[in-house]
Parts: sequence; C-alpha cells; structure tokens
Amino acid sequence: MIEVDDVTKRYGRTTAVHGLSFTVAPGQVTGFLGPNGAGKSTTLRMVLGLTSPTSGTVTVGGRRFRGLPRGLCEVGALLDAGDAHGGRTARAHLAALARGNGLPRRRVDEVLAQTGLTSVAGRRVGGFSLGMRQRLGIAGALLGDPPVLLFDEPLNGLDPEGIRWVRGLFRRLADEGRTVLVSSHLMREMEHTAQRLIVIGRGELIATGTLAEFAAADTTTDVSVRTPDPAALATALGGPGVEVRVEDDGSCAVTGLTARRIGDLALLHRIPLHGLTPRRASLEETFMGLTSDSVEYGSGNAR
Ligand SMILES: Nc1ncnc2c1ncn2[C@@H]1O[C@H](COP(=O)(O)OP(=O)(O)OP(=O)(O)O)[C@@H](O)[C@H]1O
Repeated sequence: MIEVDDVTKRYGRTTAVHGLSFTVAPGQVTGFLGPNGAGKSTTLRMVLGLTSPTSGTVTVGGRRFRGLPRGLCEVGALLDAGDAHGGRTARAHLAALARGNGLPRRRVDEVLAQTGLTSVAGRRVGGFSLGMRQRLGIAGALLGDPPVLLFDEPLNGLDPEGIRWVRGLFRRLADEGRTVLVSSHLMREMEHTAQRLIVIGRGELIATGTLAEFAAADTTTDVSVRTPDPAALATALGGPGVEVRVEDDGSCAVTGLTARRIGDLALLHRIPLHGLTPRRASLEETFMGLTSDSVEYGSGNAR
C-alpha cells in the first residue's frame, strides 16, 4: 500500500507537485497518468525515498520516509532504463545490485529467467536494444522480491510482443498481492495495462477511479447525424447547451441532445435523417479532456 498525503514538492520557484493525495492499493495494477511535466517522476522518486517532500507525507506499507532510500526488498523500481553501465553484462549489472543490497546471488538468475534475459545475460548492456534495457530495468526492480513495485514509463520502446509480455507480468505481480504503480503519459498504453487510474496534471490530482469508471464517466458523448439539410437541422435543434457542428464528411456532430430527442425534433420539422449514431468519447479523449488545462504547462514554469 502506498499513501501519498497532501504532498508538495518544490524545486526553487518550480512547484513540481502540489497538495497531492492518493492511495495505491495492493492486488491490482494502478496506472499513474499525466501529461509530460505533470509531476509523475517526482512523485515516484518521493515514494522511493530518493527525494523528500517539501511538505506532506508519503508512506509505503505504513512506514514514513526517514531520509534513506527504501531498500530493494521494500520497493522495486524501474525509473530510467538507461541507468545500467553499458560496459557491464546484464548478469554483472544485476549481480552488483544484488551484492550492494545483500541479496542472494540466486536471485540474479531467477529474475533473468523471469524477464526472458537468460540467453543474453552474458552480453554487454551497451549493445542492448531499448526493449532489452527495459527488461533489465524490470529485472532489477524484481531482484529484492518487493511487495511494492514502481515502473516509470515501462512501455517506452517496447515492441507489441514486449508490451504484451510486460502487461502480463504486471498483472501476475498484482495477482500475487503486490502493489504495482505504472506511470505513463499515454492513456492508450494504460487502457489494457491498468485496472485503476490516478490522473495528475500540473502536479495536482485530477481524477482517480477504475478504468470502468473512467469509461462510464465520459459525459462528452455526441450524436452523429446525417441529413441532406444540415442548416435546417441546426435551426431545428438550436437552443441553450446544444451545439451542431458540420464535420468534414458532411455529417453533423450534435452535443447537448440525446439521439431520441434529435430524431423527434427532426420529425417535427420534417427534416429527413439518413443516419443517427450516438458516439462515446474514447478513454483517450476523456483523458485529453481531463488534462487539457495542464498540457500547456512547460517545464520550469514558476507557479
Ligand atoms: N530536480 C529538479 N529540479 C528542478 N525542477 C525539477 C526537478 N525535477 C523535476 N522538476 C520539474 O518538476 C516538474 C515535474 O517534473 P516530472 O519529471 O516529475 O514530471 P513527469 O510527469 O514525470 O513528466 P515526464 O513525463 O516529462 O517525465 C517539471 O516542471 C520539471 O521540470
């Protein structure tokens, strides 16, 4: 369990995280979503104990950060796939990590097997593709067999097979009762990865909920209407809160009315309809709508 309680983190005049509170429960994969610069990495670093909050508290398994980074047996993390020394082999990299953390050597072979790297364990990391580096980073996170796992943009650079594998692994880790937090700036990456979402923007919480709740909460539905007389339709439907937009393909996108009401009004005004299709916003569109105020934020802006 991770609990972030009213956390603010400032770097000089930049506020990276502001009054952020959320909890991450074990047993499911939680997506941590936000546009670039939203404060995801900063938050993950605070959970790991690599950075201390300016104010507020972060607890992992009920324990507060006490000025020392959390050990590999407590929290495993993939923060930056590029941080392994390029001149070392994958096995040597993991062996050094294991030694430094007092972990048994056998864990190295176990995590190499778990991440599909056994056959390349003797190769230098410098020659690894980004996907292999991601696997190695994940192997490092698993080394201490920790109950809490953090992955910062782990799908970056993975091919479709790699993405499928990572998704399966995260699910298995969550099914084992672990707390799994995965960051991304792309909703489409989270759609088939996470069961719950935490969405942040400009360092602040925007929304939390299950994926199903996000899908159900999209109120920005519109209705696509085909008619030979869009102008008459717009006049007939016009009113407060109703918008009729003619799309490039000649159809009309109507917001603010149900398909049934549009049909009734068209009949009343004797306007022929050739099509009437209610449309739901995709999760990606819901995310864009939620974070649209946050994306203009350029890194380094003072708030
Ligand atoms: N060490 C630092 N010193 C100064 N500013 C920082 C530092 N770390 C992060 N920031 C700033 O804090 C804000 C949040 O950055 P952070 O990297 O946490 O966002 P992010 O959501 O992880 O973004 P991205 O997806 O681009 O990695 C940005 O404006 C960033 O420039």
